[in-house]
Amino acid sequence: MNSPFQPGLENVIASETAISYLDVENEEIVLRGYDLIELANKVTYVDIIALMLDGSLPAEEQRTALELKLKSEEGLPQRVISIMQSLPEQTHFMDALRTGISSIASFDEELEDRSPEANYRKSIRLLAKVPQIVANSYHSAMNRPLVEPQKELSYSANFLHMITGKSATALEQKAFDQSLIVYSEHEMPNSTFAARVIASTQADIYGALTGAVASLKGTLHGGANEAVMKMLLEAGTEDNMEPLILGKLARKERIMGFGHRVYMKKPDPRAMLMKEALRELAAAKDEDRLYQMCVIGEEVMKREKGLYPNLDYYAAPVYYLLGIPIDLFTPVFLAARTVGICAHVIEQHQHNRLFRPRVLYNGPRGLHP
Ligand SMILES: CC(=O)SCCNC(=O)CCNC(=O)[C@H](O)C(C)(C)COP(=O)(O)OP(=O)(O)OC[C@H]1O[C@@H](n2cnc3c(N)ncnc32)[C@H](O)[C@@H]1OP(=O)(O)O
Ligand SMILES: O=C([O-])CC(=O)C(=O)O
Repeated sequence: MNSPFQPGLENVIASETAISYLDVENEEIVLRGYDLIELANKVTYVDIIALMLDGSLPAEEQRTALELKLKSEEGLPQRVISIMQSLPEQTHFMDALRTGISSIASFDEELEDRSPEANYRKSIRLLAKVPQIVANSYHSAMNRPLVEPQKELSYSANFLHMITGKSATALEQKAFDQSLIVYSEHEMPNSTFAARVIASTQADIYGALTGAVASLKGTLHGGANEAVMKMLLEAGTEDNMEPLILGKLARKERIMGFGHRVYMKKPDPRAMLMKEALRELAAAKDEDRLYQMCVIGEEVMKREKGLYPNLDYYAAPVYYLLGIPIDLFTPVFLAARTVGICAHVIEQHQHNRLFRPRVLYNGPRGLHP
């Protein structure tokens, strides 16, 4: 017992993985050997599903086969829909998603099979169903009719359509698909670690993903994207952005969407990609004000704290301009991350050793009842 205690496990290597790596020095997010930003500029989210789960980018035929496989697994059991509809009105949409994912587990006949092949099939099922849970948890809460997937649309276009009910422009589709790609996988964030810890007991993939949803809800992690949008709406104008942030900093509040355990004082490459998507969308929608507000916030935080925006800072206004309800920003993040988490669970089950760390005990000793 002589390894040093690192609060928050900062810089501790917790796993060996062939899935992804944050090369902070070279400002590269490596996904199975590729640069995530280059992937986001050149391929689609379905290609990322293949890369994550099959290990390589698909050829045309493989992509078509994967798209068909995903479509064939769409649809939610009626009893899962009933469970979701019976949740109280005030249910947080991440809690609804957690419940939805947890409840579909019981309908999967392969639940207890942890082989890579069965885990792959379950991952495809999850990827087909999670967007439907996300969209329909919202429609159900709004007392609107539930939506069915549109078979003729691509994976991401269908997901966006199920949420907004509108046909997206090519620019909107590109921005959404790119957002799913940059959210798809990010090495060992808290949610992925949670999933791997759960999977390391030989628990099933649904349980591991359910735990990851609970983790991602927190505002220090995925929940930040919703908090960012609320801050931008609170500011409302370019002129209010600086005083709002300065006021929060003076009160020692954290500014959502800034800072990162691994990047900390370096830019998050994904945020810069989403910044460009926001600039394009804002220009097309005559919403330059929103883009300028974000730029001002970025400049103030750099000047005041030396902190850079993380992905959530620029993904939030992109989702807002795409017409996604703020309450669904974090569930959409989870839907995009499902593929990364599934890849990690599959890898954990293949090369497993139970996670069981130790503590630095600082409580009393020698007491007697
Ligand atoms: C996609 C994602 O999940 S990305 C993360 C999304 N989360 C957020 O955007 C929430 C806001 N950010 C934060 O709270 C943090 O930067 C985290 C949680 C992401 C990383 O936290 P940690 O690595 O534990 O850093 P820690 O909390 O120790 O902060 C280090 C210092 O930077 C400051 N700091 C870090 N982030 C922020 C922030 N967003 N606003 C103000 N100050 C900040 C801390 O106050 C602390 O200052 P101090 O040393 O003077 O006390
Ligand atoms: O890596 C992290 O700790 C958080 C993050 O940016 C992500 O999960 O995308």
